[in-house]
Amino acid sequence: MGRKFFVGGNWKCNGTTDEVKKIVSMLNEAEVPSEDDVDVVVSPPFVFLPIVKSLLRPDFSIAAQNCWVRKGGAFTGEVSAEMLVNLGIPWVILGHSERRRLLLNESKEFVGDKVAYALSQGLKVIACVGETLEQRESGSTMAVVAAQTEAIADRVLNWSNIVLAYEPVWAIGTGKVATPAQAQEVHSELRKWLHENAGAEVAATTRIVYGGSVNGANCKELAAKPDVDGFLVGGASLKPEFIDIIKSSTIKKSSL
Ligand SMILES: O=C(CO)COP(=O)(O)O
Repeated sequence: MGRKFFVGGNWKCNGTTDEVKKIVSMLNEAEVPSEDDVDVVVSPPFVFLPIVKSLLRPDFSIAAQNCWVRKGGAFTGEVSAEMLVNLGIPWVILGHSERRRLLLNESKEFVGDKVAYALSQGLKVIACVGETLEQRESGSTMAVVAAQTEAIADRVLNWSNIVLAYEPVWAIGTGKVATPAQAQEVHSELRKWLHENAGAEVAATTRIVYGGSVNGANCKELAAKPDVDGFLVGGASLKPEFIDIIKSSTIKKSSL
């Protein structure tokens, strides 16, 4: 059986209540392929999770953008995995490069701990990996993404609730998308890494999605690549073209 296409919309730190309602209406009115063929998961900021949950169509799902590394308690400003479960939020994005680097210096070990804890609480995880431009130019792309993936693999045995998101840092929010060949190369290397380090079954079934300046115009060519199992979309997930990105899942079906 093929891997089900996955399209995540990471809204990052954007939106007002009115804007969020408008995006949800746009999503609710859209005609998209059936949930048997594509998982659609939108990720609003924490404060909008309840309203999005109450308004969003039932065939789309919701992710938080982060959660605390362990059980909640005296950690001002954090939100725990237990709280997300309590709210009925099934997914969480962990290890996004904006948190690894720009904001909080989250280390790969810390991200690995978060992934393991969130899974243990019953959440599904979109785990992000990716290299900086400097790392790509020095030829260490694979070493970097393998080390980030290893920090997860060291702590997790069951990969069935993980989607791996390859997001090259240089492509995020820059308009500089990886070419389909560049994305395919890293995805296929990651799958090989999973094969060698987590087993054939994990490699064959784990979805590896691409993120970084995906839009309505470039999604089809990327989706056509055999190891690109979907997308994690930032800026374009706030716009109507997100629907076109969801529809790019049909390319996969026709190429099966
Ligand atoms: O970071 C991303 C998704 O998590 C990608 O962001 P952009 O699509 O805005 O480049």
